[in-house]
Amino acid sequence: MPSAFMFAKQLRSIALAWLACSLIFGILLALLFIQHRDAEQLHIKNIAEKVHFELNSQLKEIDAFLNQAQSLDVNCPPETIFKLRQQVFKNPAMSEIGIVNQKGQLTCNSYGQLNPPIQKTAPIKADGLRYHGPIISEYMEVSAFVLARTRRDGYEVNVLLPSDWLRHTLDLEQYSALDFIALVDSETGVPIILQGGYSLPLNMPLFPIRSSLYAQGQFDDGEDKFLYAKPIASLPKLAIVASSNSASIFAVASDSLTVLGLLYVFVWAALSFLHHYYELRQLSLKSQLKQAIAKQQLFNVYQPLIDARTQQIVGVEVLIRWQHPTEGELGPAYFIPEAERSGAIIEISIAQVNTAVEELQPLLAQNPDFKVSFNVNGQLLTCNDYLSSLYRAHRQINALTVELTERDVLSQNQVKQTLEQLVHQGIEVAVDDFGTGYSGLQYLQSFPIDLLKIDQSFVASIGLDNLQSPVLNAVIEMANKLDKKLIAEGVETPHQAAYLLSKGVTVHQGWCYYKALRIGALTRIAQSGEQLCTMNVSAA
Ligand SMILES: Nc1nc2c(ncn2[C@@H]2O[C@@H]3COP(=O)(O)O[C@H]4[C@@H](O)[C@H](n5cnc6c(=O)[nH]c(N)nc65)O[C@@H]4COP(=O)(O)O[C@H]3[C@H]2O)c(=O)[nH]1
Repeated sequence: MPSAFMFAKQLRSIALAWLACSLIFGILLALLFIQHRDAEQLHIKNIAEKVHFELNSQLKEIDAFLNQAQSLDVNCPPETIFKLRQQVFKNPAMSEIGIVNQKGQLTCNSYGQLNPPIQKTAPIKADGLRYHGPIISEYMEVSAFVLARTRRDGYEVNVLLPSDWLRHTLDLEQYSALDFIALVDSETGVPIILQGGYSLPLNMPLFPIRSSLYAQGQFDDGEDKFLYAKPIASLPKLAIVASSNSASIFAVASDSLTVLGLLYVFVWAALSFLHHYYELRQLSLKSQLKQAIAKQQLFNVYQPLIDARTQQIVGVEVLIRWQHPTEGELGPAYFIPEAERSGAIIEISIAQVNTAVEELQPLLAQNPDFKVSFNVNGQLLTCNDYLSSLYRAHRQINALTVELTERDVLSQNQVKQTLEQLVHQGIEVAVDDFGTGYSGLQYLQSFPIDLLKIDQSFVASIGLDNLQSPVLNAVIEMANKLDKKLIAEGVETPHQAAYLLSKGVTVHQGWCYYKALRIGALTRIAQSGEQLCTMNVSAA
């Protein structure tokens, strides 16, 4: 094979392996990013849920007190002041508790009765917990939020929550890895407590937030972000909003990316090594085969062809074996493909023909019509040296046959001419493994073919109910119509032998009779006339 062609072939297989490798890793990478994106989004959601849980439990406690405050004496007797103080003492979130009358006057708080009262806005006539703020508490002089409920009698009881306490409790600073996390007004989106740079999705109105929601896309700071928002269950007027930008997904994945990159290099190196190893193995088989030829480790075996009517050996198919120095006896499947690829098949086949002539001499002398069949292919039929060896052999072997498959028959135009020459010289042409090719059958009429060897698979179908069984009868019928001789290959049972004989196929080859034999065994058997495949023709 020319080296430029070999190089191009290698390059193509390397490119294909690289493409396959890249495709697999591309898919893995995409999966990794999807997994990281989902993990990152879950992470943001979990943080927001945690903050929500902490704030909600505090607010629930305050709301429980405000609900109980329905029964407080609003005239601010000492018992009321005591209860308010007790509550402030118990709950550090509450810095002050106040009672506002229907006119909006703060008349009483946890510090005592206010005289004169301080004017505030009149209580809203609405159910439920509400908040407003931040305000500056007149007593504490600190920024605070007001949580309030209006009682059935129109009085409002409220609690002051210092902004610092809220900030400290929520401790949003610990989530500085997020783009931002904020406690916001659910209606307006105005942040009340914020950690990070607050930004909102473009073209995606979020507010008012009524239930938990996700948003993804471009934000007003120009970044691509993911956002999760959830209103506080006990005070839906407030919501927790958390967000991270997509760059963090890459940051999270960088470790895995390194691992994946290393894996890619490793797999690629392994593929290259395997490729290299395969090439080396091919090379070594090639050089081993060269040595085998030089050291004459290749030898012929002969599988008898039997006339099933007389049980006589009427000829042989010549097959090849390799007596490998370490592997033992090897069949043709192990080395014939490589011999064909490297061109060594020509040298091997010429030696095979010469050896067969020499070894079969005694049998040919006893029976000049003894058939001898060689396997050939398109390559051999275009080689003059091989053809010359066949013509030389034909001087000793009257009934010489070449077997080639349908594929080889049709491989090159030149083959047809060569076959015509062979037939002209009196050499018989057989189609091997007949029936397994996919070409049409017209070539049987246009090519000089004398003999069809029915493939083993059809013989094996005898007596079985499978797709190939009807084909056998069709093949036999067609061969008779076209006036072609038939040999059945792979006859393994007396039943198959009897059936074939009943269909008029008289020449058999197969393990029911003999396996391929070394020359010594063949000569012995040919003389003793052993019968192995005992038939009962009526069984057919
Ligand atoms: N299961 C089963 N198998 C049976 C039976 N009877 C015969 N066989 C096997 O079937 C194959 C028949 O040879 P093929 O069809 O020409 O097929 C041959 C032929 O295409 C190729 N080959 C063998 N020797 C040579 C050679 O010297 N030169 C070339 N070019 N090819 C060869 O290798 C193929 C395989 O040869 P082998 O391994 O020797 O295998 C042989 C033979 O051992 C049977 O009853 N049952």
